Amino acid sequence: MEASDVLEELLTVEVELQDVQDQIKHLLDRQEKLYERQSELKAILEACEAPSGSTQDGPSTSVEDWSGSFEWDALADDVRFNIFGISEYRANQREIVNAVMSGRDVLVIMAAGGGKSLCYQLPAVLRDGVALVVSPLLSLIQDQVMGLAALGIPAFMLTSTTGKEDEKFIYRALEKGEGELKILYVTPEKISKSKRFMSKLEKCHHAGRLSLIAIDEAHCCSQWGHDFRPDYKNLGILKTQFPKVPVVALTATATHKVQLDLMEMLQIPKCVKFVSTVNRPNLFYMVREKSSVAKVVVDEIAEFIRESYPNNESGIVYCFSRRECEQVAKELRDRGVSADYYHADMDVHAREKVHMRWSNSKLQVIVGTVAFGMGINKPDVSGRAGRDGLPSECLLYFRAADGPRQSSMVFYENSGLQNLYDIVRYCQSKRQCRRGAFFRHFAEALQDCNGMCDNCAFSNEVKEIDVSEHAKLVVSLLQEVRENDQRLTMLQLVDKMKTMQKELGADLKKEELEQLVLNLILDRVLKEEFQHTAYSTNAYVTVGPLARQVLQGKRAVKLEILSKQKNVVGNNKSAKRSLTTSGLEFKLDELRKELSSIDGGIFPHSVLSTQQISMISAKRPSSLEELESIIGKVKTQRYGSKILEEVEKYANSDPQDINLPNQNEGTENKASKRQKTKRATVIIESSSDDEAG
Ligand SMILES: Nc1ncnc2c1ncn2[C@@H]1O[C@H](COP(=O)(O)OP(=O)(O)OP(=O)(O)O)[C@@H](O)[C@H]1O
Ligand SMILES: [Mg+2]
Repeated sequence: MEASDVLEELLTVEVELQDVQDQIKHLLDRQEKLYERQSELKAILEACEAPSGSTQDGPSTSVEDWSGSFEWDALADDVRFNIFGISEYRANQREIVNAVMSGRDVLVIMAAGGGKSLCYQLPAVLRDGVALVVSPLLSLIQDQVMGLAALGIPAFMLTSTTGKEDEKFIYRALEKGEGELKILYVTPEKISKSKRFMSKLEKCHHAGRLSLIAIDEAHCCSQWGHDFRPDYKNLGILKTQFPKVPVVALTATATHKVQLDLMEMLQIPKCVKFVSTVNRPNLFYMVREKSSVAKVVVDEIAEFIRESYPNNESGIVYCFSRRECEQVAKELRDRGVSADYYHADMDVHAREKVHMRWSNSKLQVIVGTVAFGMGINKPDVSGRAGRDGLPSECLLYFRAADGPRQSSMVFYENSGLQNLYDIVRYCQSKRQCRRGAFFRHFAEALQDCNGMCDNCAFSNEVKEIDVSEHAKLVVSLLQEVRENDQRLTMLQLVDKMKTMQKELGADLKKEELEQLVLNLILDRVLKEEFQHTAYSTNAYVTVGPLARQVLQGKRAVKLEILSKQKNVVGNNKSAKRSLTTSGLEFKLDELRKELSSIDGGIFPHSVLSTQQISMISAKRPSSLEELESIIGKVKTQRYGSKILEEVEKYANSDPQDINLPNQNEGTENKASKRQKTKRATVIIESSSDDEAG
């Protein structure tokens, strides 16, 4: 054998070895994913076999029945209805209240707007003493405390904004049991940083007056969650210090891994776990392709808001960066939409002002970063849309070039890239049910979408084109770049491809090339690499573990291109409809705004919820007793006579006289229809280059 032959064979062997190693790595990754999925599926199976509220961990496997009767039933019903004004429990609420009342630690996983607050607020009112609630955000705490105050429940908060007088009152209440204090909200820093507070709490506990501890947004404990907060990590101390006080941890989003993690962090291994579905059937999900021209995007958003929400219905536009929030808010205003921005750079008062104007429906749209939303209770939208259970729309604007901007922000987080690539797949998909992606992510059994996403509501005509040759070109270009010790960002790569693809004779548009590169990253043919500079982190694209398969022609690469979108026959759930309100509902809406501004500027929805307005207008009560059977004692005492007056005035009026914002819809008997037609919206529009938060 000649040396040159040996060398040649050696090279081939090395290339093949590299290939095998890549495949092994791929298989190991796959194995790890399958293990993870296996454990998730086992957990689901367990949950399917045991009724909800079973003990999930620890030696005892006896199934407890939390829906039976308990000694506090009558009192609980009375407080729920007459103080909270809630006529029926939603799924799992009753069981959770019973478990907390029985003194158990409880973990509650319930979708946004599902009604987690009642699960600790009701036991807090029922049990003797003070309930401690830990919540991550000031705006959220303010919202909750105001809502409770409107119900006449003595709730206070101890945060950086609490004045000296209030602080004194709270400390006296904790230490000596003086004054009326039922629910105390604190931020997690109070627990981890304020020795003074902890010593007062200790005294409160010692006197037997600490009734329960609620940890809201509990996923913040876990590094695997999407919103880890370091101060939440220390909350385990609460269980160590007060082992007999029931802890109730609540969150809307927790994968199985996050659940296990937060049970460990909070030291509640034997908690009773209640998992409700992540499905929010009233939300309609859509993804739209985002133009590369910023002005066009804002034009589209403004048009969407004006057309779909002509009656000033509330909404949120989420943006990626703070600077962008300000820009988009301004540009929306220029286009006649009442909008303002909200982000973490603003001082507390400015933020509170915007939040209040929006909550009082004086402002239609908040343009915010993710700093806005979590848990804020504006029933018709907030946090995520449609908390009142009425139809709402969630629209996401996406273009492939957004990928690297996002990835350079999240790559250092646990599962950051994996989660990002999942959502990118969600955006890229032109045929798969959008809901299905949520069920898969949270390892939940699939449920019917009922045509409530764009891909289910419209039949997309998708053209599939073979771009294997383009893919080969991308891979060999990147190999060459790597051999020369250089790097390319996605945009640079796409620019180069634009000229190089001419030799293939098949011209892809810039957006299509971006989509191709992103797909190749998702499919591990390419991968992203990150490099820090003094000012930022840059994302580069380089060859990934499966690149060779593409080069060798073992892997065909296809690109899906949307050619036409049409309504599925017979399914027009998503068709444009406008708000319909019966005349009386409109009048009652006006009344609640008026009453709320008289009543110390509380929120209109704290006076009457939209659901209560619908019920009043359907039932037309004519006496205080009748009204009380709809909205409970407290609200009837406070506002009953005014409400009855309005109902009576309306009954005696000529329907023509009532001036509705939406003239052609302003007829009677729409109360029930309204349930189906009222919508609010959340729009997500991401791009730009500075950081979020
Ligand atoms: N049983 C019920 N019947 C009618 N309305 C309810 C019921 N329970 C709660 N609500 C209302 O639903 C809305 C959302 O409740 P809540 O703020 O507790 O949601 P959440 O589960 O904490 O959501 P998030 O995860 O966004 O914080 C509130 O307006 C609340 O008054
Ligand atoms: Mg909440």
